[in-house]
Amino acid sequence: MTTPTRDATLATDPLTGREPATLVLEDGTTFRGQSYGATGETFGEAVFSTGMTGYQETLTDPSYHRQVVVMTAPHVGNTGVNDEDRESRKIWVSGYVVRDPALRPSNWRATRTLEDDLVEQGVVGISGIDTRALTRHLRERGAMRVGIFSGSAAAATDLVQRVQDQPVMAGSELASQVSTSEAYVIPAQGEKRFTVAALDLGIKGMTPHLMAQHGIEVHVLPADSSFETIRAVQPDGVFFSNGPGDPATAPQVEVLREVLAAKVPFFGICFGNQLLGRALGFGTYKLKYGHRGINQPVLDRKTGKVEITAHNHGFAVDAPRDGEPVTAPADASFGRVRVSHIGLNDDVVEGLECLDLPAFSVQYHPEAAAGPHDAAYLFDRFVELMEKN
Ligand SMILES: NC(=O)CC[C@H](N)C(=O)O
Repeated sequence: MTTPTRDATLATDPLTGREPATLVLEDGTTFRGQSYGATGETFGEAVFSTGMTGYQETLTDPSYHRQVVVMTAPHVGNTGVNDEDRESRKIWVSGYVVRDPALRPSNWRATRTLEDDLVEQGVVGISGIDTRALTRHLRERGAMRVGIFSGSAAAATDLVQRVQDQPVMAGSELASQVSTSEAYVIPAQGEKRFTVAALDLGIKGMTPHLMAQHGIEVHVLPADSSFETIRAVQPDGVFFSNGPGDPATAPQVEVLREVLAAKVPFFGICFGNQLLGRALGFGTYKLKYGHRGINQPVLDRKTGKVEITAHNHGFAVDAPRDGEPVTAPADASFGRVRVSHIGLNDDVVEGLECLDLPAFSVQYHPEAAAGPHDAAYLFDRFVELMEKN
């Protein structure tokens, strides 16, 4: 196997004083750049994000747990970091790959630099590599395991082997590692209209915030909550969040079947969409390199409208894509279901709608953090579903 080496700069960068760092893919491909963020070593699944903005929201999205994110945007860190645009309490990516970090961020909201946070939270990154070449490689070969090595860690001679020794994403159960350990409540803003039990599989902060704006009191529950725990909240609706890992390993599918059987209105986002798919009896599969970015076109079959949406998923639901209703393969008593939303870049299932139960879900991110707000109507649909019930 050839092991091309690109951007070979083994010396400390004279302008920034950064030490050399090495990125090694599991197929042996190696990129050399400079240390960015914490120094040391890290591993994960290499994935690329095409968002030109929103790095803070990306880094703090718990769905990126165990993934090393490659940014195709060439400049990263230009607007620094603030405390408002975080989606959770910390950075979740296991590594960060950028072309050209901002030397001096400039934004009135910034309280510190992005690299300050990466260093403080021990997130190992690499800069100065051709992130577009790396992205093309991942598009051709598919997402794969990667390691980043800097400082004394870069001196080891068995780097490829150490990357190949890491666990793969397929088959990984990770939601329990990022979920809250204690339940908590986000109060409704203004008049309280509904109570929702939201299962935290890696929830982003903007999601309960938007629900609260719709008059919903949100009870955020740990990922291992039982149907009895959910029912104890006396919810008008149940929500399953986004989250990391392979949906095929998620034990929450059984809980969701109980929710569906009880006919409680249900809304799921991303991982929540994959779990609705599995609860209804469809399979899920790993995409070659996934969708990550904030400009993905999706068709809503209900209205015929195309919306531009934020995505972060590596798996997808395997259901009939023509939009024709089929009986839920898992259980005929769940009635008919159809693919309600479809990705226009590659025809991937982006939403499901039950026709005989009050349940629907989308594979993308209507909470729009970061991303366009085209899909905000889905929170209104959830409210309508609870109103009708
Ligand atoms: N953002 C998410 O919820 C991601 C779901 C799942 N872990 C995937 O990669 O497809």
